[in-house]
Amino acid sequence: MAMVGEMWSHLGSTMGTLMLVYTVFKQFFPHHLQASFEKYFNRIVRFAYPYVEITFDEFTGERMKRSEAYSRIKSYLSDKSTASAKRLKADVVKDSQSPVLSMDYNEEITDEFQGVKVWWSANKTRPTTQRISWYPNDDEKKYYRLTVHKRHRELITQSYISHVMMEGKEIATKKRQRKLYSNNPSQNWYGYRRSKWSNVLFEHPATFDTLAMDAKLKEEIKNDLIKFSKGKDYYARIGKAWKRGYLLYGPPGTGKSSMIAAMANLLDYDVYDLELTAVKENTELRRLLLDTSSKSIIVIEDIDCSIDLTGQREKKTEKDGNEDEPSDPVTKRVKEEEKKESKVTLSGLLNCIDGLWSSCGGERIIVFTTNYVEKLDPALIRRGRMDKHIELSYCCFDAFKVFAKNYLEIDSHSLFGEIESLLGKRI
Ligand SMILES: Nc1ncnc2c1ncn2[C@@H]1O[C@H](COP(=O)(O)OP(=O)(O)OP(=O)(O)O)[C@@H](O)[C@H]1O
Ligand SMILES: [Mg+2]
Repeated sequence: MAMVGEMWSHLGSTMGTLMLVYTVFKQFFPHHLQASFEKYFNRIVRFAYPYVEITFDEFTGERMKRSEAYSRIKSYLSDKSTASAKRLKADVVKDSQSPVLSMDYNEEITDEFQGVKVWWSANKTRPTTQRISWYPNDDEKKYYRLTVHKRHRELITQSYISHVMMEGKEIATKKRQRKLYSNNPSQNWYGYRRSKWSNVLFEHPATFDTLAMDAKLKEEIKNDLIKFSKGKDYYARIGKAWKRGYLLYGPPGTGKSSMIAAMANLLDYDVYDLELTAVKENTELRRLLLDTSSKSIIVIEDIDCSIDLTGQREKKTEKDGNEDEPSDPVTKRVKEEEKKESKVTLSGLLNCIDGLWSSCGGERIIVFTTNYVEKLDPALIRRGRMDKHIELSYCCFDAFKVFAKNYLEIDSHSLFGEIESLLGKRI
């Protein structure tokens, strides 16, 4: 490999001699003295080794959060790897365009910055426990390693890394493919799949143009969304997390889900469809939300049905359970498991939405949908938490005109006047 060859040519005979000495001593030195010998040997190697190594792990904070730096480096290196790495990984993309390539593990590539050569390698740690399995081990960690000569340490730490971060972000934005995520049950968070969210490409065609609703309200929502997406400085100034909550309510089939898709398409955001019934407890919910990316819409559909958010249903179940306690131990166990299903509480959800934890990561929109707004706890939907309450109701004349345009491709018709008077401005 180019990097290894070049490094050793720089090190010259010093390292060669040291290695020879080390091998000889390993063989002939008394076993009980080898540990202290190794300590000193490592010190000498460190002294003679003229390179600095910087590691970027995939996860930060006890595996709670995917590292932004890691993702940016991945994007930055994807272009460079295509040109120079020998082993590449391919991800298939939308409409069978050419796949996105990235450097495979244990592969190294060279980069140059202001005339200084650096080396990047993609690595995985070896599992600490040995086991026979088809699947990768849980404690495996992925990371990128940057190696550079120590005389360029300042240039690299002060300028090169910021350059990689900026370029990586730009490349990621350019190549970004929007995704629709759904949460995995927590037993899939570890082991082979090891992922809290599964995703598919988000290709919903709904836009605000195709959405049939009151024209004024539509304009107001669009402006509100755009203002939010440009509001980074504003939120920082007023000391609030960069988040906005929308509550969409109305009868079934009136366009709540379509509006979420239109919002995502307008802002170019990802969508995280959070199925609360699959979340067992508040800590899981927190972990899931921490693992979402910025520029995303987190959706909880039919929130009134998802979970007991008022605590009343839980009390009722307990009461029911006491009334006819099953005598059969198997049924009893199954019932107990069912009870354990989800312990997400209203306070847990509220805490994740706008408590301290919500400030981890900005630019997120949270949307709740419901058919029965009156069932929701007022604390959950108070303004400030759910900043905008939007009612989507049955067809008004503005909505009818959109449908006529979408389906019949007409802007006007002699019957429009009559239809308007029948529908009224808004039902
Ligand atoms: N206001 C609307 N504008 C455009 N299309 C709509 C509208 N309302 C409903 N539709 C159409 O009706 C179908 C159902 O709409 P959608 O799934 O968005 O309703 P919903 O309010 O989310 O329903 P539910 O409460 O059952 O989840 C969609 O395929 C959509 O195309
Ligand atoms: Mg819906």
